[in-house]
Amino acid sequence: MTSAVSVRGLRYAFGDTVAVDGIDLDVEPGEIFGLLGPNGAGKTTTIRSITTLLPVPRDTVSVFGLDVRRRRIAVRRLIGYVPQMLSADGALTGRENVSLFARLYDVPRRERATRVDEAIAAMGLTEAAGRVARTYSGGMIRRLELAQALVSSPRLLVLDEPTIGLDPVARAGVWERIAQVRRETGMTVLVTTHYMDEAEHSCDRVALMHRGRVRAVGSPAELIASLDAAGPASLDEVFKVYAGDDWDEETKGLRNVRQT
Ligand SMILES: Nc1ncnc2c1ncn2[C@@H]1O[C@H](COP(=O)(O)OP(=O)(O)OP(=O)(O)O)[C@@H](O)[C@H]1O
Repeated sequence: MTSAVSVRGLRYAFGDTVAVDGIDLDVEPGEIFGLLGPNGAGKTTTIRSITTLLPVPRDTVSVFGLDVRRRRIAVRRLIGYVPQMLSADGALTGRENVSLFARLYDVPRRERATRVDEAIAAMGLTEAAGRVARTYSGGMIRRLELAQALVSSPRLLVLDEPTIGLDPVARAGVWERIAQVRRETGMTVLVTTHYMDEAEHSCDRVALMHRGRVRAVGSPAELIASLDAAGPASLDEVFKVYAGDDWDEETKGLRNVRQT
């Protein structure tokens, strides 16, 4: 089966700063895959490479089998992307914001109204769709941005820190909607976050990034089991181990904690 995203030996530097230092990743079709790591780990740079926004060498990144360097436009057609910075226009209504994206993404005119309504409904914004976006809460704005990204019916939805700055109720609401869309459409979701608890509950598999490298990949349950902790552990503890001083860069293993 062709991977939804395949990354091989990706390295990316901004001048002397090596943001991504030779990573491999495979995201399977239909899964919610979390790219986790602290600030500066290289998550956004990885995401921007996958979404064709950074010039990466040929044969390092492909999306559904299409090389992102060679087939940039075709790859863009497969992707819905919600960047970290808020992007909804506060002076437009929710529906106008989503319609704008439908036109930008070239959704055929006769399908536009239906697709806009469906995307708005999928994000639970039908009642608020006629209000200008500046009256929305932070969680509603995030869901509006998701609706904007969904209106083109992407095969891969890429979300950079979708819950950052939201209160716990709004965060749960965003994850619920993401899970529902995946359930109903089988869409692949690639998401970055540094909230370990959210990833533990919402992602099928995660990659733990630290200083430009991927230190571990697996389901949250597998990674937690690999800790061999005496009591109940969490993904947060897994990350502290993999990103902490117990990591031995030479052996690519842990010094003090047994790995399975
Ligand atoms: N445009 C840029 N110019 C120079 N350095 C950059 C640029 N973008 C990122 N970097 C550097 O590359 C490294 C990785 O950054 P990146 O944004 O990919 O990390 P991140 O894991 O997404 O962090 P955050 O959670 O803060 O977004 C950091 O050291 C960052 O300062």
